[in-house]
Amino acid sequence: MTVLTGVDDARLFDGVDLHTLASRVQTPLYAYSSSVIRQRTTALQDAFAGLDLRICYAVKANSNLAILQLVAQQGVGADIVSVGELHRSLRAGIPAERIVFSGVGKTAEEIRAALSAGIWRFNVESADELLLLQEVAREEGVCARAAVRVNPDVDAQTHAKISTGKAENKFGVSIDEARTWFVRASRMSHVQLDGLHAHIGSQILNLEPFRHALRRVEDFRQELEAAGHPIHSVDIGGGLGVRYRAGHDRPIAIEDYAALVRETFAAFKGTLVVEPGRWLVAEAGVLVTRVIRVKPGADREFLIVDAAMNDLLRPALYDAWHDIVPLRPRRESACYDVVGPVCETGDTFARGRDMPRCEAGDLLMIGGTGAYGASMASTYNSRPLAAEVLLDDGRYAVVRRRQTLAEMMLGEQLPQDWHEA
Ligand SMILES: Cc1ncc(COP(=O)(O)O)c(C=O)c1O
Ligand SMILES: N[C@@H](CCCC[NH3+])C(=O)O
Repeated sequence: MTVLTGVDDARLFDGVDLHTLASRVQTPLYAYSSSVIRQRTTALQDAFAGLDLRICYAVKANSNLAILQLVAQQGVGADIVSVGELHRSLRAGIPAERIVFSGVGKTAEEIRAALSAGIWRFNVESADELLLLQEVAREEGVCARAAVRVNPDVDAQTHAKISTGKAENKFGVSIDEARTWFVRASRMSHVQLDGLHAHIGSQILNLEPFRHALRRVEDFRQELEAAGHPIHSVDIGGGLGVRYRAGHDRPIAIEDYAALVRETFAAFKGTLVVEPGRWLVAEAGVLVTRVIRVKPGADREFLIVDAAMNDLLRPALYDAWHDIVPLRPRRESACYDVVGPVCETGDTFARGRDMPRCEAGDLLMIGGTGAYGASMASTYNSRPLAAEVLLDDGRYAVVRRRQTLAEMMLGEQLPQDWHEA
């Protein structure tokens, strides 16, 4: 099956002319295609048809309320990692009973908020958190449903900074430790520990790490059931990679991933959960930016654009590749370092990139930026957050207007009341 991607047509994106859009909404701006997100969600649902499967979208990938509403309309739930994501999800209409809560640093306040909202389950990542969950649930007079996040000690073969399933990573607990929890939890009055969870990393382009990790989880599940601990849900996390570089990256076909899951969990009768983030939204987004000027350097030319690392951090943080396509490409080509205006050498979207020659005022789109783009943005260098626009078959709606300077400084104040401490 062909999945839609964002960068196949340099001008029309979900039927919207990006030139027209950029003349109406100030650049830099993020544009998201509703059609791509809907199509990806349906593709995932189709691939798993017939299974008892819940899709819990990883809110961190793109937490704009409009994106959350869009996935909610397709019956998708949420994987959250903070009370902020809980509030966003509920506000966008994701029912609490479709929300799972992951993360190594949940506080008592966050657990309380999630319990009172009535979320479906907690993916617990340490023994200390398990005890805290029992304590807070007891105070609240409710029973918390929980899964243990196991760390299967598998190399996801992805960037070291986004690998989460090796023993040295902070996430989850070893299977040996998890085994002891089931004995302990059977004596807990306010926690029902009946699930397993694993998430081994992100932007995974090879099925083998999934094969190993899922096998370990399923073997463990069978062992637990044999020992008298029923397991009602197995959450296999997210991590499916996408195509950032046309003609280069080869993402796992969704059908192959689904076939692996079916085969591995053929004996499991409970609910499976997946937590895709990037796969649903990355290729549904582009960052539209305007060339400010072309600057000759000692041994290269710099294409200075109006987006920067504060808008899109991935290249600076992970040396990530994103395709960069001029909206009206010229015939001659050139080689550029594509950089933003921020005062850091790391504020570089591409180094030595061969692309059509550009001039000041040209518009470019940076592809694959629907995930971990706006959601990781900051106001570094006092640059207001970029606008976000949702597209749908020739129409557009601004779903986050560009931050004003006043909004950027909101909450700050000059010292008036000094307190002794
Ligand atoms: C627990 C958990 N689930 C799901 C995801 C989503 O990952 P991805 O965007 O790679 O699908 C993440 C982020 O890596 C995560 O930490
Ligand atoms: N933020 C990362 C991925 C980490 C996913 C969250 N665990 C990225 O931009 O690729």
